[in-house]
Amino acid sequence: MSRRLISVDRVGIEERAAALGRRSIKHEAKRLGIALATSMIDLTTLEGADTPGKVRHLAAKAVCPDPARPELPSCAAVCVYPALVGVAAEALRGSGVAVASVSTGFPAGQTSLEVKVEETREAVAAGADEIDMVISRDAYLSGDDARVAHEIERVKEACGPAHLKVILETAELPTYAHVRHASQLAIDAGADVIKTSTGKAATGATPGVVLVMLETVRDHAWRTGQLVGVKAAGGVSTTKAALHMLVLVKETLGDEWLTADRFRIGASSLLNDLLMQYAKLDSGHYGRPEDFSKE
Ligand SMILES: O=C[C@H](O)COP(=O)(O)O
Repeated sequence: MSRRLISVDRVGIEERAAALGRRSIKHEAKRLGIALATSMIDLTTLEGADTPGKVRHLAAKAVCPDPARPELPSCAAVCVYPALVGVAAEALRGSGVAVASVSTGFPAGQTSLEVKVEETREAVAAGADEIDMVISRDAYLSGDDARVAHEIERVKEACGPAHLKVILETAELPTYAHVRHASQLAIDAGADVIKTSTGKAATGATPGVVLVMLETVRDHAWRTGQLVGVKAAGGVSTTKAALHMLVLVKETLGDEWLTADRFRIGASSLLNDLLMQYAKLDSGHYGRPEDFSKE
């Protein structure tokens, strides 16, 4: 099947994305940036060793990231495997923090469509407010866009009221032109949010990939008026990297995109660094890492 790709200037994208990361953000702007990034986190645990206890601990942390600093907002969501959705939903009930479940045979997506649909239905029935599905990279890489789109449409139906994030796993896409094309394919098939990565591949939310996805969402909004969110996930583990993401969003889509409804950061280990950097703004020195409980 032939596919028309819009070319993307790799050097131009990477230079612009890197330049936007060189801004120095200090004092009050840093304090605000850290609070904003905290509010956008999908606090994530996706390990075979995850237990109900770990998920409850994570949920408590997402609701109140640092009891010593109550001015810091809650995270946007807790993201878990489907089997732990019920535990997360119970722990987060009434908190305003959403429950996100990965689905569709995460992270590889190598199960049948019927299993993907059923897994999604079960996660929503157990209390998931948001579903993070992976695209079938085998279909995408063999040029079968129709199958990729059909799967997204079926999973979207199975979501019912839950929001659908579509993970492109950009590390497995050959070029930025494919990232742009797959982003548009996901949007056209019904994604509420397009997401970079599973966190399980060699690379995750690189600044270049995030910039290409933000530009796709921006151009789609200009063309159609439809607002689609972006989730940068995978490898975002430092305050510097998170603030870089926020600058990319601000410069590409404007201040109105700087909300958890439109931009998320999926991360398993970012929150502790944000809390340490936030504390340092008051004390002038870093706290001991052991003072910040592990996520
Ligand atoms: O969806 C979120 C990712 O799985 C988190 O990736 P990370 O462990 O690199 O932060």
